[in-house]
Amino acid sequence: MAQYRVVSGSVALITIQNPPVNALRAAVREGLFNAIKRASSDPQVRSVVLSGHNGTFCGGADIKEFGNVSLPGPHLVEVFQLMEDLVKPVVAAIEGFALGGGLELALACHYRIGHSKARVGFPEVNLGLFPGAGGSQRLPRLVGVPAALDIIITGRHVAAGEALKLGLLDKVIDQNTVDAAVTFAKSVEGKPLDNHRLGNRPCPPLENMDAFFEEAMKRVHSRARGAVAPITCVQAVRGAATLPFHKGMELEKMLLGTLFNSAQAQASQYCFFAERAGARWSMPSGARWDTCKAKPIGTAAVIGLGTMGRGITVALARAGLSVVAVETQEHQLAEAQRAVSRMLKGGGRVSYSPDLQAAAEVDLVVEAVFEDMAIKEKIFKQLSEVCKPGTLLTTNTSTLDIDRLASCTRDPQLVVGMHFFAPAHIMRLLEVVYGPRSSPEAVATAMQLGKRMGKVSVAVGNCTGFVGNRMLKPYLEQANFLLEEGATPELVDAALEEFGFPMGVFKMSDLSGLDVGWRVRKEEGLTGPGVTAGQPMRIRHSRRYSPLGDLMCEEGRYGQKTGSGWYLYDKPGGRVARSDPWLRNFLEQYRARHGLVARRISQQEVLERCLYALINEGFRVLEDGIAASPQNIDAIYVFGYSWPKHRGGPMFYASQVGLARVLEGLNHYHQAHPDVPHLEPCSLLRRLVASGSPPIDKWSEVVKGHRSQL
Ligand SMILES: CC/C=C/CC(=O)SCCNC(=O)CCNC(=O)[C@H](O)C(C)(C)COP(=O)(O)OP(=O)(O)OC[C@H]1O[C@@H](n2cnc3c(N)ncnc32)[C@H](O)[C@@H]1OP(=O)(O)O
Repeated sequence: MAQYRVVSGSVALITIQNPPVNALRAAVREGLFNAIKRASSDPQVRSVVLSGHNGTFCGGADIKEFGNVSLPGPHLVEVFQLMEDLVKPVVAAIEGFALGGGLELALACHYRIGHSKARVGFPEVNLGLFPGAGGSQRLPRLVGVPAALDIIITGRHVAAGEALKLGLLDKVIDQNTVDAAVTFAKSVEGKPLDNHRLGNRPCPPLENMDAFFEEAMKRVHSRARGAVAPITCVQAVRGAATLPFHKGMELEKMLLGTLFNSAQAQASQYCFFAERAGARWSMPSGARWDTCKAKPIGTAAVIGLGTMGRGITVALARAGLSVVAVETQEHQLAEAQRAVSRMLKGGGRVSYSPDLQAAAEVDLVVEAVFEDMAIKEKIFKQLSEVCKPGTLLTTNTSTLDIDRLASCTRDPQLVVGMHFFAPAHIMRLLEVVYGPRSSPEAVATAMQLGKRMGKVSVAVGNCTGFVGNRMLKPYLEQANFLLEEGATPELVDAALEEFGFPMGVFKMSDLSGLDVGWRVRKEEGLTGPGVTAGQPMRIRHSRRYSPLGDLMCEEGRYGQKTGSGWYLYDKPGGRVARSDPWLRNFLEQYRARHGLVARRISQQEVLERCLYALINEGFRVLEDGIAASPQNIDAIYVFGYSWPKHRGGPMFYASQVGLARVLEGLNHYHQAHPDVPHLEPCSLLRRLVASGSPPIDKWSEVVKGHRSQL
């Protein structure tokens, strides 16, 4: 786990060996502890170089160990202190990553040499933690309080060049890092080390310290959306700035104690693994990530250059593909060309054409025209004729039937959905949707392309709305029902924002455009002139229906783009939402017209109705085999719908709330609203509760048992 050998006559070279990222699990900590002791007592050794096996210094503590109540083996703090106290110089040779505990380890060394491609950082905040093994106390002493706080709070990876400028690295080199570190170690043998022990150093003084930390705390509170870890980062760094090292370490220990087993830390760490779980996809046919090979993709075409098409073009070009961007409307094409060039800052290989024929030779097509089945069908038919044999045909539809599009083509096995999220070049999520006839190779190719674009890709089955939008529907529906019953958009949004969403459901709808859902509802036959005539306004297919969104669109209120929606904006395209007296009036009249009496609605009811309805649909998605695991659903929600990471995604949140409580809540609301089927607890949830509410990683056993009975 920590290899020890003496090189160059006097240098103990200690190499951490724990692939793939040399995480500091118990055996590694033990190995390091023993190796340092050995170097200390080895009379031949006059200096030490610490490195990581296989080009990675160290990815930090082993996150898989965190569930254990008491971690086995020596504690990191103990190992690092032993290293810092060594009377022989210790040099960290940093290749690849030094993250979290890996950077704390490097900070306990007396010198740090990095490869020019190395990256260092403290990503703990993303795991609901902060650098709690001395990092919060040593880093400010090395690079000063402002730089340290920025690195700790953002969790960002710092490139070697910047780290050198900050003084975090002593030297950056392009050659073999270990060789350079050994040469350097020999050059400092016997030299005094006191100033290189960060625990001995005071923090560089900071003017207006109180004001600095007050401002930092204010900023963090406004951005953290209820997450505790960022606040703790500020408290710990303040400790470094104001306390002697040993007192700062005590504060750090106390703060870490409050976070380590917290619900937020567990949720954030669950998200770390859920993000990676999508890569191990499988299909109901048994096809899997490790048995299917992706086709090589070098060229792609994007059809339709609205907002989504432009973002997709940028994402593909940034992944190194040569892209043909096709848009039949000339003015839109010219505008898109300007926008894409701006986003790519002159880089990328993109050509533009008004003609579908330009897609003839590409390896893959992403269709991104607006949500109209008839238009999409026509395009798929044309593409099937125009493109060379073997071209993968994908669609960015957010709800429509992939299999229907596949049936318009010669090779339905080559058709899959690639559902991007706006803005497509920024949002991390990609839903890869397979239909009953999509080939495993097509799925493997889309998943591989997602990885190249840096996306969190999740393979899902074909149904209306797939996973994300299918679950969103009951959530939106509940929000509208709550307005009918007496809530305001402000009340509903405040509850959801307090929960941790960056914006509530009504602000989100205004941003994405109310007309998008209106078009989908027309397509589904829920609204439109031919549909509403002679039907009660608030019932569709014998279920409760809220026409509020349709009425808003009929008034021309599409959201931000028209300057008004659920809120008022200062101009079309304005961003700042203000309460709209018109809407209050409109809701009052609507309620009066339909004999609805407004009642007081609590934030708790808002949360339970909106979130439990969404979660309930998540269980149905699992039950139907549309998502392979709760982890996949949670990754979709965290990376595509801004579900707060510190709440772990909807399915993990349900497990934290308690499945029995979610079931009880749904039963309660369904009794009150029997005409809302989305509130009726689904059978998988009932079965899970009946099976004693197993932990989330055991749900699949109940799902399997459940499916075999269908
Ligand atoms: C006292 C408590 C103190 C805590 C301090 C800490 O150190 S907390 C941990 C801080 N470190 C991190 O947060 C780093 C997490 N890892 C990463 O960001 C990335 O893995 C990477 C190091 C940048 C490498 O990225 P890359 O894309 O190359 O690989 P993967 O992310 O796919 O990872 C490969 C597999 O390794 C697993 N893994 C990575 N880091 C850890 C870790 N610290 N502990 C345990 N396991 C880790 C990862 O899950 C992958 O395995 P899968 O089986 O595919 O999931």
